[in-house]
Amino acid sequence: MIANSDHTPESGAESIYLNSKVAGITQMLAHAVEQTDDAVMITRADGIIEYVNPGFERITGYRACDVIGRNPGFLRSGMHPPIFYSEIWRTIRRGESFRSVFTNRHFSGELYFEEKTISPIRGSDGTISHFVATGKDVTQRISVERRLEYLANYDALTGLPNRSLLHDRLTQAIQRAHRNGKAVAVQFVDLDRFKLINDTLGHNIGDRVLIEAATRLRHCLRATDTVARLGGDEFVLIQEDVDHPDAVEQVARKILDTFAARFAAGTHSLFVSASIGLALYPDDGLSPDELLMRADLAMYRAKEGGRNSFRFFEAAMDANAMRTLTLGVAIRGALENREFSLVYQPIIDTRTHRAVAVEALLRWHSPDHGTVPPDHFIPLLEENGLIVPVSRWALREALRQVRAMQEAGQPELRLAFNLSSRQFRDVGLLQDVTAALDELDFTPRLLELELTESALMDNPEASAAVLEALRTHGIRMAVDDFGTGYSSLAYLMCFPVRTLKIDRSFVHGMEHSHEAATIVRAIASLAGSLGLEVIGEGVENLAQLALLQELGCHQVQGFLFSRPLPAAELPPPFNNREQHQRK
Ligand SMILES: Nc1nc2c(ncn2[C@@H]2O[C@@H]3COP(=O)(O)O[C@H]4[C@@H](O)[C@H](n5cnc6c(=O)[nH]c(N)nc65)O[C@@H]4COP(=O)(O)O[C@H]3[C@H]2O)c(=O)[nH]1
Repeated sequence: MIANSDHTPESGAESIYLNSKVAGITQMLAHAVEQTDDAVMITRADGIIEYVNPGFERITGYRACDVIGRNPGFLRSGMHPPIFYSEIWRTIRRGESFRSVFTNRHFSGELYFEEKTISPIRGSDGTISHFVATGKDVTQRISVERRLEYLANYDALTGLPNRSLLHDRLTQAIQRAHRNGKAVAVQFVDLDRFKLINDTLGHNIGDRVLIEAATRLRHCLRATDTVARLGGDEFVLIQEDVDHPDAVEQVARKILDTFAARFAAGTHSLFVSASIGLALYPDDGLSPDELLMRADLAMYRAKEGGRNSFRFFEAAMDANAMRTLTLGVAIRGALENREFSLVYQPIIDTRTHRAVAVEALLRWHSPDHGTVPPDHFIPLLEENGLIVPVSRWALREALRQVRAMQEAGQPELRLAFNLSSRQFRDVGLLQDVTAALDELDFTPRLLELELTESALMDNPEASAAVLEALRTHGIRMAVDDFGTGYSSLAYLMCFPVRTLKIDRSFVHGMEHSHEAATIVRAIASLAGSLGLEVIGEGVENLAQLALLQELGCHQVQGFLFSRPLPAAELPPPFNNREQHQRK
């Protein structure tokens, strides 16, 4: 403590003692200021620099002799608005300290961040005579903070805003639209078959495609609009100031067009299309979550509709999604609760009038939702992965029941069993199937696994390998719904397939459409020359049956002969066409 000499009269010796003590403390303070790592700058009340310490020289790059007598304005970076500096002056002239992180310019020209406190110094008369500024270089800390902030808001791969920033931007866009009475469009963009690119060409190529996609999307919008990446191959565009849905449609078309050009990724040149779902504020939703969910739903419908297209959200999509959601929950316990069962539909050879096979078809009887059609619940099982255990159960059940039919007098009866694409990709498939055949003592050549064209074509090389492994075990393979996918017959020759099932849309179309009949004829004759068997699906009347026979298709299946029925209800011995037609 420095003693106050004004109030306490001291003796001469005491005064000398005190003076030398004060001198010592002053010297110590001077050393402290000189040696501290922090920058210290003392200015006069008018801002002119009177003193800077070595810490200041180190942090700013300026030498003391170059700055003393100057205004500290040379440190200004231009990054703070003028109001920032007027606020400093207002505060310190009031006699208070001002604290902030300053973005300053180093002597070298580079920017640095300084955490600085500026405090007034009062003279003995109480008026402000000087200001002292003490500061720390916090450039490293601020850079890390800024990087973290960037990462929290931007996608590291594409540099686009991420989900969290998208949410903020959409909230702001909605507020602005609410004020000015305009609409905001949310475009949910998902790349088609991106997973295939990643899986077959690797993540490096996948990443390049995403970066290129991000660049193309950015060019489809005005600079003020937002393009964000939600993750994976999902992007969202926010289009503001929308007067009419036409303007949204225009952007959606622009996106599809911009994706029409090939993507160059390393040595690969790829076609990548996109599916887009559109939702508008305020018509389709009032909150960001609602709009995103609905645009996402619309995007799914665009994908289902054949990809490379866009769809606007419609209210009916919500109802469907709601049902899918509740079904998705209900189906989780369905296997344990024994809610699945199998029905069988005979496949008849029109030349012998005998059933050569039965196709097993899965049924779900939900206590809450009634009987749910397979077209609705199979995709749910695929999505949640339950298709594998459910199918494992179904295959055993079907083998057991068909084995019983064989023993009851039809020893050569085949079982046709549907495989979903997810199961087809399951590494345990071969092991599962062969184990089930062994367990139930079922002749492998009497099992025919049915796969859709698209499941085969999703990954042709892997498909060929799996099919070959199944074939070496004697198991037959059939291509289901043939004609609806994009494979050519010639391509199918690469696969060890025994049977083609002509999709029922052709069988139904044949009667009235010359084109459908021509396609069926071509399939039947080409299949014949390749040694494949052909089955006509969905035969409902005698005219269709007659046409199929005329076109050379001799195996048929359809309501004309029998609807799919539980094993116990199949007409014994269902080996005679007349019998079925009487039913
Ligand atoms: N309009 C009409 N339809 C006929 C006629 N004859 C048969 N159908 C129906 O056509 C579908 C034939 O099965 P799919 O093409 O393999 O198509 C099946 C198959 O892809 C899938 N599915 C059914 N069971 C299973 C299964 O156990 N596993 C897998 N992965 N998929 C299954 O669900 C699809 C639909 O099955 P379902 O609803 O049982 O529908 C069956 C059958 O009931 C007819 O004359 N007219």
